Amino acid sequence: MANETDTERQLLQHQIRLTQADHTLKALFSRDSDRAARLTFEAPHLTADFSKQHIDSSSLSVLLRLAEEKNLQQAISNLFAGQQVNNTEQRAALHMALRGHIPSAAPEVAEEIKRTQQQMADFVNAVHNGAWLGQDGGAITNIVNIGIGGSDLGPAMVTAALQDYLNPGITCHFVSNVDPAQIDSALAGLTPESTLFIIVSKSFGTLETMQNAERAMAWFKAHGGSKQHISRHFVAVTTNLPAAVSFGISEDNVFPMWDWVGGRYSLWSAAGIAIALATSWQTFVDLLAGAAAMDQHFLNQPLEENVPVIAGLLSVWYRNYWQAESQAILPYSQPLHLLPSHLQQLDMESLGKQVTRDGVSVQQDTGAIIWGCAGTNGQHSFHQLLHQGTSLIPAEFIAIACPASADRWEPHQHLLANCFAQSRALMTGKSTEEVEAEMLAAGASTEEIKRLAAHKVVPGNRPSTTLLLGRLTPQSLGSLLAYYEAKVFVQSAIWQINAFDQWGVELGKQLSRPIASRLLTERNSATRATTSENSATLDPSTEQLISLCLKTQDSNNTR
Ligand SMILES: O=P(O)(O)OC[C@H]1O[C@](O)(CO)[C@@H](O)[C@@H]1O
Repeated sequence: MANETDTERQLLQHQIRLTQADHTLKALFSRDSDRAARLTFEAPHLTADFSKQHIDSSSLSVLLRLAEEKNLQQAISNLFAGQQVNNTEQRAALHMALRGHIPSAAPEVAEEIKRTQQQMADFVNAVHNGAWLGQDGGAITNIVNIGIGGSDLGPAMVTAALQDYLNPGITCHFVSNVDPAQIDSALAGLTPESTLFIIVSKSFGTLETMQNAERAMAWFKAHGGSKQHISRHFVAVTTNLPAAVSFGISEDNVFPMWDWVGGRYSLWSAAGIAIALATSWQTFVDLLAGAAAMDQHFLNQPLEENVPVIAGLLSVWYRNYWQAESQAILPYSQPLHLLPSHLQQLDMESLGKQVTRDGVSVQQDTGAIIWGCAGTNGQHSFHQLLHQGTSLIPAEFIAIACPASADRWEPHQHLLANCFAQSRALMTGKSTEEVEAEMLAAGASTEEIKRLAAHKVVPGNRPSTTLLLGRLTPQSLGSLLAYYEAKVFVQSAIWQINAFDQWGVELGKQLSRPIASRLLTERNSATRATTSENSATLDPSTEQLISLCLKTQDSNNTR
């Protein structure tokens, strides 16, 4: 690292020390009987066990010194005070205001939030109690949420996670992909009279969402939905009221969003209305309350006991000092199976940056690749690489202590056992001696031991955090999600990057336009030849792909 500070140099040396034989995770545990308790911290609704991480008694203090050098505490205060932390777009990031923390720099948002939440509550209650009915006077039974990125991932993930809180009269579908296969299969079996579409788009200009909204509207009309009843079946969530109205949504059916809520932080706003419709208004309120409790912890807890701060610093520790390129998120909870996808956007769109807030090249690596899936499924696929692959991949396990109901107790114990066994296996591994002794005891021949022992050795000493929630409730889920938002912010503050913009996604959108226009306009070989002559801007590979697709479509009669 160029121009490193004393603290950064110390961290480099410290890392070298921790890679030595007497500093393995097993060795650290054997020397410190109090390690598990000492490195376990409480936050609202969750307990974080960092004891299986590559840290010793001095690591946290050096990491906290780094936090001090990078003014982390000040960055947190600025965020909560409502300062323009999103400097490239000249905006504050006020998603915490939606859960009750009104920033001193923007007291006016309190009133807007109150008004919008009242509008949301009235609407959700009306749909649930039958005051809002479909065109034939029957109840709304199906909700189709059309949105992408933050206008889909968060609401879809929370709705799946709160499966024990669902309103039995309503089924919620989420449509995001511009591939019509998704919306067509969501609409199969639905009827316009009982279906409500929510078009969620902060910009109301996102290609995928606009395409799907138009397809939904066409489906509605083609299947007996009447024009004068569109207002009972289409609502929107957006900052762009004129665009929603010109699409055909009644002004009264538009829920506001604001520039100060980033897409990936928007499930707490009206963008999350599908969550409340799928469950209840109270459930949504409880989700906000859980997040608010974590916000207070993040804002007020001293850094050395602050769970998202420690977690964020550990992510920096692995990314910059252990060269870990990725981090696995492993929820041992089927309802949380969409959490890794939500966190991919939250973390990678926020931290995938190559310049600092001032536009200068960063001096160290930034965001890691986030991936994972619900346990125990991952154990039967990619955990092999976690255990015996050649990369160091810090893992974050999420366990829920209590099953949703007593009749799930026995399988739930197996779920927990597998979760705890995985973090233990990653840490302890299995040495050559242990493998040989085990094989011998099982009656293996010397030749067999010689042939197989090396394959069975598991190196161990691989780090993980375990987050333990008492129950999966709206409150604990809210707290967990706010923990991840805060953890991302901590990393952005250390790397001095902007966690709230996403300029990198624009190029792909820009480049797809001329390609789409070619694919849409070259309807026959004759026009194709003419347009191709004017297509000097495309590279030969793209050119070839376009022409191969069009030819294949011609020969398959799919144009
Ligand atoms: O809500 P919108 O404006 O349709 O944007 C959807 C998503 O697109 C992105 O801008 C990225 O393309 C995300 O940040 C956002 O969540």
